[in-house]
Amino acid sequence: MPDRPALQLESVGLQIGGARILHDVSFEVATGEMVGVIGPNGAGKTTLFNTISGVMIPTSGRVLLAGDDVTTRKVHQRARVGLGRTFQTSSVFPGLTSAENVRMAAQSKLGGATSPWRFPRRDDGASGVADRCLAEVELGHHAGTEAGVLSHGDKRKLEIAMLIATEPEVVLLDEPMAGVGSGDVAGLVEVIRRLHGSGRTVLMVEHHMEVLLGLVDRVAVMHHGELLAIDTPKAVMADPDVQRAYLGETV
Ligand SMILES: Nc1ncnc2c1ncn2[C@@H]1O[C@H](COP(=O)(O)OP(=O)(O)OP(=O)(O)O)[C@@H](O)[C@H]1O
Repeated sequence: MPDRPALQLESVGLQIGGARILHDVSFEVATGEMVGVIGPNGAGKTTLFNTISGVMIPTSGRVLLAGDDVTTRKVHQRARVGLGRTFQTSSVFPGLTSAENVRMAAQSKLGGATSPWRFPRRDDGASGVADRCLAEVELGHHAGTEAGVLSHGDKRKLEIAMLIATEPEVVLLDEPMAGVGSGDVAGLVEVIRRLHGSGRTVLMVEHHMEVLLGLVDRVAVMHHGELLAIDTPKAVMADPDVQRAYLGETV
C-alpha cells in the first residue's frame, strides 16, 4: 500500500470573473477510503468535482493523485493515471445494449477504437471485461438490453460498470442516487459498497443524506465555496457550524 494519499487538494481555489467559486479548499483522501461531499445548493460541490477531474483548472492551489501533481492535466490524462468519474446526468448511449456500452468503455482503456459504430472483435478482451463489469453491478441479466429502456437505478449501475471497465483507482461519483426510484436505492447502495469494498478510493457527492451517511468513512461539508468541516459522519452531524450552514434544511 502506498503511504501517499490517493487524492490531495492543497488550497484549491477557483475564481470566475469576479466570482469566487472555490476558496482555499484543502483535504486528503486516503487510499481505499470513501468520503462523501455534502453542502447546501450552490455550495461548490460540482465545481469541486470539476477541478478534481480536470473539467475545470483551479486558479490557485494544487490537485495531486497518489502524490502526482495533476492540477493542469486534462480529463483523459487524469483518467490514464487512475481517476474515473460519473456525472449527475446519465452518460450512457441509449440505443446500445448494456454490454455494448461497457465494451466501449473497456475499449477506451484497451486503447482501441471507441466509436459506437465500430464494435470490438469478440477476442480483443473488451467483451470479457464487459461481462465481468456487468456481473459486478448485478446487471448480467441485462447485457443484451438497450440501455435506453433500463430503469434509472439500472442506468446508474451501468454507468458504474462503464467506470469499472476503465480500471480507476480513484472514483468520483456525482449524485449516484439522483432520479433513482425508492425501489432501486438498496441495490445501488450495495453496488457502491462493493465498488469501495474492492479497494477503490471513492469520493461521492450525494444529496440523499441517509444513504451517504451509511456508506462513507468521512464527510466533507462545503459551504459558500469553502470546506466547512471534514470528519466522521457522527462528528460532522454534531458540528454546530454545519447545523448553522443547513439552517432551514434537513440534514
Ligand atoms: N461557470 C460558472 N460561471 C459562474 N458561476 C458558476 C459557474 N459554475 C458554477 N458557478 C456558481 O458557483 C456556485 C457553486 O456551483 P456548484 O454547481 O458547484 O454548486 P453545488 O454545490 O454543486 O450545487 P447543487 O447542489 O445545486 O448541485 C454557484 O453559485 C454557481 O452558480
